[in-house]
Amino acid sequence: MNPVDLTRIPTADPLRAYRYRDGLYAADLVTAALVHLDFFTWLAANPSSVTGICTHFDFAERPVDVMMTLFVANGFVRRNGDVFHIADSGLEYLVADSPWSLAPYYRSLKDRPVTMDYLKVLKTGKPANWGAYDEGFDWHRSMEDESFARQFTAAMDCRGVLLGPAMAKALDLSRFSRLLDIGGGSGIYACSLVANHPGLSATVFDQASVEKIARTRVEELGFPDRVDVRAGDMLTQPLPEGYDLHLYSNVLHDWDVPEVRQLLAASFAALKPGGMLIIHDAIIGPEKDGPLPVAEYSAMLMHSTQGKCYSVNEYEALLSEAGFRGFTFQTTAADRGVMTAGKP
Ligand SMILES: C[S@@+](CC[C@H](N)C(=O)[O-])C[C@H]1O[C@@H](n2cnc3c(N)ncnc32)[C@H](O)[C@@H]1O
Repeated sequence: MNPVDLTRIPTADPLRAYRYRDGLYAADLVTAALVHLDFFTWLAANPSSVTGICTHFDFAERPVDVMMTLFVANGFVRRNGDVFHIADSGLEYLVADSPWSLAPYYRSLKDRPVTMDYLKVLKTGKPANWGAYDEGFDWHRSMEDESFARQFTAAMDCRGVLLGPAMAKALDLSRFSRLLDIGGGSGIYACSLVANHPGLSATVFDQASVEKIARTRVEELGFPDRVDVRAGDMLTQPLPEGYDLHLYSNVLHDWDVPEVRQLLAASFAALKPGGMLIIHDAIIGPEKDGPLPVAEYSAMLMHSTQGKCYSVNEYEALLSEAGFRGFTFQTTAADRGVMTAGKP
């Protein structure tokens, strides 16, 4: 990997390059709904809530929630309270009996593998490849394998070289001294934070398959004296104590609500009083109507993990429930943002 100065932000706009990658699966979700389900024709006649949609199609809640956020963000559908109604562009371009319907145009794409996956994910609520161990592992099982972990961690690391410093520069951490970076991957975010905040040292906490990869990368980045690496399982072991700062960067979005609840409760228990929790992620706005690039990325996470991009309000509710108080949110770079919450 390349040497890099984590106090520097590149000068060119990253959005086009990041958005192709993050939004890659969204068109497959639209195709699945439009061509395989004739969903928009049904919704035009049956304005419905997430629960109503799940009942009618026998779908699971998490993927339907992600799908509807994507359709609202695109302006195909509008949300009125809990109920979704077809909007003008949905009515004119996506409903079967409209003279401008594009369903036949999308039909030639209907057998794309990811389009077909979405039909399964909507039904089961499980990520694609869940349980299909003869064809390939789901993402969490795959991460236990060291060579997959190496490849995946390198992918997370390269986007973090921009996102980590952007997050670090957005935060005032002068009150804090010890950071636990939970599910910290290569350590790029822990290193970015210590590079920009001289009073901070950090521990990268991740599963055993990632430990060696993180140690090598932390050395390469030049922070072995201020960032150590510790292997452990955040879901089956208590989190290590003695830290006044916790970071979940792109971690909670991999999990469904019960695991997010569990992780936030574990953080609340382990953080020092007066400590702070940081969530760095792609975060949906409070009205769940965008930003569109985040709704598109959420479609990818819904396909491949047990999670999604949560909204600011969903995070605030979960953080409150765990005992956290005093929330902040700000955008950082490339459609990402950072939330903080205090432990009283
Ligand atoms: C999407 S990656 C994010 C990595 C890094 N924080 C980032 O922002 O790029 C999720 C990380 O969570 C780690 N992880 C998943 N399950 C875990 C567990 N049970 N205990 C500890 N780490 C876990 C993975 O190994 C992976 O490094």
